[in-house]
Amino acid sequence: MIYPAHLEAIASALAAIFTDGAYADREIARVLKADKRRGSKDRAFIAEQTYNVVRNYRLLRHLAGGGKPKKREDWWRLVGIQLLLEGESLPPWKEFAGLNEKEIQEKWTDAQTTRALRESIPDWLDKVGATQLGELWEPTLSALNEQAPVVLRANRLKATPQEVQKQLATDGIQTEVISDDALLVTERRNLFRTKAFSNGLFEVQDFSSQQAAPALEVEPGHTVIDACAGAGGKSLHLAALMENRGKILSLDIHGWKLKNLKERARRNGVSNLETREITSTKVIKRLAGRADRLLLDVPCSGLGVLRRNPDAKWKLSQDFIDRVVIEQADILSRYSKMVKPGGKMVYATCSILPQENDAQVDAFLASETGQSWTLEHKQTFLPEVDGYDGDGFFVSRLVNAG
Ligand SMILES: C[S@@+](CC[C@H](N)C(=O)[O-])C[C@H]1O[C@@H](n2cnc3c(N)ncnc32)[C@H](O)[C@@H]1O
Repeated sequence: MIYPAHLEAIASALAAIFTDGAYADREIARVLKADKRRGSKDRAFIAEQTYNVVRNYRLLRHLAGGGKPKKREDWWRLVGIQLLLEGESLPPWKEFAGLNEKEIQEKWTDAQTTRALRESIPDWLDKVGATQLGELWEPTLSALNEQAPVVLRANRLKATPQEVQKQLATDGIQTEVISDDALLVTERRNLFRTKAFSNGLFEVQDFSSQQAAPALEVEPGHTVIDACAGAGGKSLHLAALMENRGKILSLDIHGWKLKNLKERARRNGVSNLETREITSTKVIKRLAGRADRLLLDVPCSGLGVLRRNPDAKWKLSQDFIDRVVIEQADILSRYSKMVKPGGKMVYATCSILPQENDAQVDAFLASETGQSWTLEHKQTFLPEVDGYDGDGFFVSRLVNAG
């Protein structure tokens, strides 16, 4: 059942995302918070339909006649078209008057022959993907338009995946254990309100992202630096792999993210982790030769996680990609000096572009700083290629001969 209040909430979120540049996840959280009386089904409908319109924005605009949505009614129409494409019948509301289902279906059929329109992506980005990924671009792009699965990582400091599964089941949340650490949520509910979450038994982390920490081959007792730690998804995983022994130093240029990490570390029962904000280049220089292991989970285009952040399609620019590529090369060159002779580093991104991945590693190895380094392992994860259902991700491990 569709209610006008749902459409009002979705239209308000869409206007903020596209007109004011708000982040989709935060905006959806805001509109859901504004009316707490809604049940879980209504909340899910609002969140899903907002994401669907963000994902299909270009296609929906084309089907609506092409103009840039400005008024409340324009957003309502886009949602209406999205619902029609999903096979829903529309209520006879004035906002939907004039939406001709047959005409829309015909236009949709025509649009199927143009990839960038069908997959709803800017032309420039479609070109970048096709140039860099060749024939893998099309299936990847199509998979990036799907809804992302929710995957959890059991916090091994506190629980096995089977124990997490059992606890979540008491809250009516069904999961499937899909690896030694990971669980797939098969029925969506609010995970953050569960006892298992507040007790630090699990973190929400995609299966691909769960491959970064193990790739670093940490051991209990190591000194490990997570240099782009953010809110620390991977620092927490490293702590679990190190059984809370040795030392993890989590760095980032944003202190507020590290604050968040500290809170998560407490919840996770992590006791071997320290955070430090990178306030100048000296912070890195002073750590020269200190680390047994270094994780560089660098800033990137985020093209591998478009399923989770579909608004990035409309916010990314060629200029941003060019700048982030320069930043990645700079981070590799300066931060790698923190690794001891004989130590290892993992360079990882949530991008699928070779320019940010293999090419960065190759350029580093060919550089003067890279002369003492060799590549031990690398892997690109592409969603839906060979049936893989994780996010797009890249992991490489390099060793420093010293
Ligand atoms: C891909 S995110 C890291 C995500 C995090 N590792 C996790 O697992 O949750 C990249 C992080 O790099 C940080 N960053 C950007 N430029 C940086 C720099 N020059 N040095 C260190 N961190 C940087 C960003 O603030 C961001 O938190």
